[in-house]
Amino acid sequence: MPMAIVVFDLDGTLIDSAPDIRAAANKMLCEQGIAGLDLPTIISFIGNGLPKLVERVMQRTGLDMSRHSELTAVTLAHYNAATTDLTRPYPGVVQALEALSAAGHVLAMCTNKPEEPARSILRDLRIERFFNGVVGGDTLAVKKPDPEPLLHIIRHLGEGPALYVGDSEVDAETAVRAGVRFALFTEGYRKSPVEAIPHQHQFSDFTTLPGLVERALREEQTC
Ligand SMILES: O=C(O)COP(=O)(O)O
Ligand SMILES: [Mg+2]
Repeated sequence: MPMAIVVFDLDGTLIDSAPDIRAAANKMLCEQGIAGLDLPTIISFIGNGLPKLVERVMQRTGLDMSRHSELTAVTLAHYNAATTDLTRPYPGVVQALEALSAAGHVLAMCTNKPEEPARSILRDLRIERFFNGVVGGDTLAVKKPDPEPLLHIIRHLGEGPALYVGDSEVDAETAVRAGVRFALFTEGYRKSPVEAIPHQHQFSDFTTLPGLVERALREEQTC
């Protein structure tokens, strides 16, 4: 069986990070004298990176958009100060990463979260050792759904069939535009029904991911 390059999204895929993202956004709002937003609203704003999330929060709460850069920096500072107070890996994630690594697959990350908090979360949750590369939303000049961050990390890791594992419409579009096969984790922060999101594979339980990767590799060989 050949080895695969398995690239993971972060928010809503490996980790349930929305509660800490919400806490950071709500601290910023509180400082502006504005009531905080609820978790479903914040989840609906996740996917296109932190600057976009702050833009959506500001639009929803009527803040002056000329302050976007300032309030993005404020929110990021709050977030960097507490990235894993409430954030945990989804059940089975650590075991799946262990099994995939042990099988010889090369693992990496392509997230729209800024690179610094993405790396500190991997360290705090003690899963950094599994990742051979991390591309964040601010690593390159472009972010997902532009295909370049995903193609960049795959090029960096060398040859081999590649699979992108993510939870969102943005991830699916990125994979389509990059020409990379996509496995959709259905329990993250997607906004549309599973059928409306282009994917080659889907799963709801991380304990099934190592088997899914083996099947995906076999399919790739026969096509
Ligand atoms: O930061 C975001 O908006 C989304 O992050 P993700 O790409 O890891 O899902
Ligand atoms: Mg995601």
